[in-house]
Amino acid sequence: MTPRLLEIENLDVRLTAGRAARPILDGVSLHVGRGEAVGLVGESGSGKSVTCRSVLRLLPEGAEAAGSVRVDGEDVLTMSAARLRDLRRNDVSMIFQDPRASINPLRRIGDFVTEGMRAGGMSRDDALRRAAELLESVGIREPRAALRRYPHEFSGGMLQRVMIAGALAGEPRLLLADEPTTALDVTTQAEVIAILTGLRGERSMGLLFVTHDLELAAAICDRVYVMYAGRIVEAQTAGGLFDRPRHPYTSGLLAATPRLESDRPPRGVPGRPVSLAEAPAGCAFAARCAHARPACTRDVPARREIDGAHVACLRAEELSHD
Ligand SMILES: Nc1ncnc2c1ncn2[C@@H]1O[C@H](COP(=O)(O)OP(=O)(O)OP(=O)(O)O)[C@@H](O)[C@H]1O
Repeated sequence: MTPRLLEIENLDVRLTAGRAARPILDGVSLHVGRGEAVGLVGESGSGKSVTCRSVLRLLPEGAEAAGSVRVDGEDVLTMSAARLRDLRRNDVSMIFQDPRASINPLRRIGDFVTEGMRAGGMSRDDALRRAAELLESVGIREPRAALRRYPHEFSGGMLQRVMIAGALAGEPRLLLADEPTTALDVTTQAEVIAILTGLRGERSMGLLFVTHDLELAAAICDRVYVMYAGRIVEAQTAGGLFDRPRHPYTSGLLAATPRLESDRPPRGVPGRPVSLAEAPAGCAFAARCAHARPACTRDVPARREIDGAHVACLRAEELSHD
């Protein structure tokens, strides 16, 4: 059987250093197929970024990981440093929330976009030609002139397009996007999303899209994973999530999203999210859950399949969240 493009299995991440020692992720499993768009959704601190960054072995300082993170069958957590460099350059790319924080303001756009290609041995002229094509493919007009400009000459939205062009330079099979539109205004957000979904289709590139916005994830992804306190609590097709969310947390997130056609205020998920380190015994969501029973605070519910959905809630079979 051909291995999946991305397969994370039972990933535990914990900080080990002294007083800061604490768990961050507990048994995270997810996969992304070739050309598939997959969302990873949850409130702040749930562990989305740590999960996403683990695919490039970018773990927090002093963190230890157990489990496996395989890209096309190769375990990223145990591969050699040389292979990891190669993987980051050619196979998996990442874009971040704030493009300004991840680009050197003193270097021209052209240097940024051509960096990986030059390091891979491409001539300067070829790399610049290719960089201009890439900028054009993300909707930057006069790409040759843009290559000579500096980051401060671009708006946030334009700079995120440049980041996407840079991420595509190695022709990755998988693109990791960590809240790529959160820092942008709504119109620009929509444009960047359109570029990402267009590129995914054209290049049949896998996409792992990290966001706190469940509705956005469901709109652009084939499948969505919902995270709470360092664990995956639900995984479903995007359509399935809308039609029939199975975990009370997922239902809460859907209800929390303000809808244009409704003038009712969003209900939201009551209470405050917890991190895995703060999570009490049993289901970490129990304290905020209207459906919790004493049994919910005993054991962490196992993730199981119900009609194609994967859900970690003790009461999933009996509850209907319509
Ligand atoms: N570099 C780090 N050093 C120490 N702890 C970290 C580091 N990065 C993340 N953590 C901890 O890991 C947990 C998960 O963080 P993570 O950034 O993955 O959450 P998130 O769901 O992406 O949230 P956000 O939407 O706020 O980015 C948090 O409790 C956070 O404090």
